[in-house]
Amino acid sequence: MSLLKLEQVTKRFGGLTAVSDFNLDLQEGELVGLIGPNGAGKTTVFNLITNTYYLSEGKILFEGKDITGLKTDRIAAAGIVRTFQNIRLFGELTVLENVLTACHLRLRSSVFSAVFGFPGYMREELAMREKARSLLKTLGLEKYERDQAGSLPYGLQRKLEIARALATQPKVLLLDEPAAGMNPEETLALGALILKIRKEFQLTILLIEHDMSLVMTICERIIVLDHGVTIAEGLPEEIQNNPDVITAYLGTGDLYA
Ligand SMILES: Nc1ncnc2c1ncn2[C@@H]1O[C@H](COP(=O)(O)OP(=O)(O)OP(=O)(O)O)[C@@H](O)[C@H]1O
Repeated sequence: MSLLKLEQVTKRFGGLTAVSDFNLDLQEGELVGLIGPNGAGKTTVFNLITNTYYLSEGKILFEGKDITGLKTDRIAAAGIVRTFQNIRLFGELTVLENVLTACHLRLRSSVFSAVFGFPGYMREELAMREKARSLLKTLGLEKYERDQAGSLPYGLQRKLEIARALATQPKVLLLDEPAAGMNPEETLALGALILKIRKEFQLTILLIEHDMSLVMTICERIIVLDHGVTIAEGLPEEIQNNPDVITAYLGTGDLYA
């Protein structure tokens, strides 16, 4: 089933066309890679899906419904959640508190019940703590629960970002360079983790990543952008040998740089 569909999406910033006539049909359960040299338009695609940027042209459908122009928080509540290239955690809060703040997006009880400590709210709070702890465990972060998020090494902060995204119970997870700053060993482990969470949480994933070994290993399908234009789309082995892709990357370095 088609879960997320982008139809002829274009984004212009003044005279610059950052994304041009972009199409995507993300099937339920897929893990698709979005790659391309620096400035190709990858993050802009995420910003368009989440309506951080409004579209210049085109249409976005989620579960068959037109979500073009829907407010960012409503898109998240509908089930499309992202992580950021530049980590966005509450550095002063603990690891557990960071996940709890994300869980609140799903909390049903009202502010009124929260203030007066009604039983329904207390129950939800307790269940939420349990859920947050279980998420930390899934991501191997349970022993850092009380640590300040900002004090964690970079690789663990990236995992915490993923935990926060999962806390909102997404259907589609948009991962923006989750391996940035990780060493090869951590990147390998991250690949296994992405596959594990996809299965466990029945996710559909769109992955922006510069680490080609990670992309080629875990993605079923890859889309390549260059200067905002889709220059190739296909299986990892097709992309690896595609002359247009190799040329696009040659301008900025080797595909596996
Ligand atoms: N808010 C903005 N205002 C003006 N130009 C922008 C804005 N956001 C992005 N751009 C431009 O759009 C183009 C695509 O940027 P984008 O960040 O989407 O690329 P990217 O493929 O994610 O690059 P990278 O791999 O370096 O993160 C770039 O030329 C960038 O400078």
